[in-house]
Amino acid sequence: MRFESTEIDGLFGLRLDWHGDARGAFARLFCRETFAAQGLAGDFVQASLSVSTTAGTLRGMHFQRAPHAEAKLVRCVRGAIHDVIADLRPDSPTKGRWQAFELRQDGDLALYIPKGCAHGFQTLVDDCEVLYQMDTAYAPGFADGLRHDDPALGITWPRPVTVISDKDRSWPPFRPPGAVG
Ligand SMILES: Cc1cn([C@H]2C[C@H](O)[C@@H](COP(=O)(O)OP(=O)(O)O[C@H]3O[C@H](C)C(=O)[C@H](O)[C@H]3O)O2)c(=O)[nH]c1=O
Repeated sequence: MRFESTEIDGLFGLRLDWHGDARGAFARLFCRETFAAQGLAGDFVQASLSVSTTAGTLRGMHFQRAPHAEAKLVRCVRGAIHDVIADLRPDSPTKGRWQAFELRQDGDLALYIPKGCAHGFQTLVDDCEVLYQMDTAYAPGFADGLRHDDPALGITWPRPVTVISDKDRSWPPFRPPGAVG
């Protein structure tokens, strides 16, 4: 596996090295030594799966507030998603910026998302599954989010939203760190 920088500080693409043979292929998704060489602890304590049945489904934008902010390793293990990360960190050189990636089961890209960023995705096909590994346990009392179409971020999505939770439809307007008024 190889890390590659992105437009967001501390957000890395992780290119998997697939070893193919007559049966199919094999790739390592995590290695403590490789992560340490990149300066990342990778002390994952939970792993989760989300399954979305309909193309156009949108989940996000989510994050956990401090002190339960989480870093995540995200991989699309079935189907294909338009994955978006937004930098909410007040002290980040890329605060307020977002970047999108296409993650596909038949692709080699996973993402390491640092603490302090919001994450969301829209499915590009039916029947998608996403694998998450988090370095901080789920803390529902600290779960927070912002709307996928919040004008403060101006995130663009590839297609109309078909399915979205009431929770994700109802996040309050995003107030950038240090916003006045
Ligand atoms: C996140 C989470 C949820 N849940 C329960 C709570 C709900 O009863 C149910 C669905 O939760 P939620 O609607 O928050 O699921 P998603 O909208 O897929 O949330 C995820 O999607 C975005 C894109 C992310 O980046 C986060 O990993 C995560 O917030 O699972 C748990 O039991 N443990 C968990 O860690």
